[in-house]
Amino acid sequence: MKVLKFGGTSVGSIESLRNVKAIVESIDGQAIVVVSALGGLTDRLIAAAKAAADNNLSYLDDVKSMTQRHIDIIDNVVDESRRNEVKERVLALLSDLKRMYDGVYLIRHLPQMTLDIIVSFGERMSSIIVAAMIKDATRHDSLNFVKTEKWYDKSIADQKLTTELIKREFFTPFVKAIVPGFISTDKRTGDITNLGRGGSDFTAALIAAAVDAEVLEIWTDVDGFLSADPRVINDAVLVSHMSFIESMELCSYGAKVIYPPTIYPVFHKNIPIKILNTFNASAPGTLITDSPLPDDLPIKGISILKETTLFLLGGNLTRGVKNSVSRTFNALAKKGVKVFNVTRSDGKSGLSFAVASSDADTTFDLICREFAPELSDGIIALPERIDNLATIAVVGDNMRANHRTGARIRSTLTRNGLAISAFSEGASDTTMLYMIAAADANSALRQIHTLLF
Ligand SMILES: Nc1ncnc2c1ncn2[C@@H]1O[C@H](COP(=O)(O)OP(=O)(O)O)[C@@H](O)[C@H]1O
Ligand SMILES: N[C@@H](CC(=O)OP(=O)(O)O)C(=O)O
Repeated sequence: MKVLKFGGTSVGSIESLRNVKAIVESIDGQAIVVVSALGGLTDRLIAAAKAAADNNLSYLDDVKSMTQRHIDIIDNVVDESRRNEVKERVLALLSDLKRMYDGVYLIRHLPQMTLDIIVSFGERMSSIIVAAMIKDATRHDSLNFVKTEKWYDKSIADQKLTTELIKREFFTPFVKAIVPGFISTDKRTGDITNLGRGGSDFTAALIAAAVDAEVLEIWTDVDGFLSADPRVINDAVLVSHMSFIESMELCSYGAKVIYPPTIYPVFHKNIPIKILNTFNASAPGTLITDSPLPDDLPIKGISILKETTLFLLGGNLTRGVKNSVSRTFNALAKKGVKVFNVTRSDGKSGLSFAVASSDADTTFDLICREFAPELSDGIIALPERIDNLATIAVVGDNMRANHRTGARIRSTLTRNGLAISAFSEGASDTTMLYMIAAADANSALRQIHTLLF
């Protein structure tokens, strides 16, 4: 059985929804179809919630235009015989949504729990429409079987429980099962939660792994995984095949093709992933599997993690403080801060590592708290941080065999006047990293892409 996921761009318009219908109805027999909210809707739901919390009545116009968009779509894609029933269900949800916004407006406060409910409306509505549009389809509500648990201040999937519940849900016969992506409920409280922005891919992967799908198909608006972000590189090339590890690295370092946690569950079950284009369904797309193919490209792609911060903790720490490395990383791990591009020396920079800029303030505070005694005794100085960096990742299996590539990349960047703040070559066999000023990131990406593709 196939599991298919259609992203927001695929369910965002009348034309794209007609393509979705044709693709799903052309499948012989059973399939599970995970859908995102209509393209751009999740951003809109969040922006309107923030406006309401800021005591701005513009959220009322947002609700009006969201309503109009859904009604237009229903009028054009749902068969007349079901149109009124579907409209009623979607309008009932939109009326609940408006009441939530009214509440936020009145109390001028937007708790996370309320925002989580608000963003869930996108997938709840789109899945109702898609289920009504497709022949022999039934809607299966992921709020009942995708469960999360608390991990520090985040909600993360409880994969074991979710797998059991998915197996139970899809044990009873169905033909085409339509599932809202992204949304979930807390396993303890039952409160609505979600799997994080872009999380519909993850919903689909959890289902694919639980039902032992033959393939996980991610349907989007490009012909497959490209050598770089096509919005920056207009001659990016299609990569017909890559490994799970390569795709994981590219996505973890910013390629917005698959939500990074998606790959683990299917990787462990060795279920292939295909990236396909809803607007060009006959194109072969990108196949992601375990092992390399003979005509694979040596380098699969280049991605950018914008907004990264480099920390330099100084040689006094590594030279003079016992267990400084484990204390640093334990302190960060306890708050779920992920680090990358780590180096350690007894020289001036001591321990250096990068984090996403959204974690930079937390990182600074945690380090200061962890080493408060040493800081107050003057044994070490405050951590140095370099903000406004971007991290460029160049990815391909067997990267170590490609050792000349790194030298060529660095010489291209420096020849063109771009300073590299930190880099890593050879530490990973899959990925080389270059940290440079965020303002130079797109230019660096273009230069590296021209060099390698
Ligand atoms: N290396 C890449 N290959 C293909 N697409 C990429 C890459 N990097 C970034 N993208 C962008 O990712 C977009 C698809 O992601 P997204 O907009 O989240 O789609 P969806 O709505 O299907 O979830 C593409 O339209 C493309 O602009
Ligand atoms: N709608 C959610 C979940 C999602 O996965 O969307 P998309 O498939 O359009 O990236 C979001 O915007 O984050």
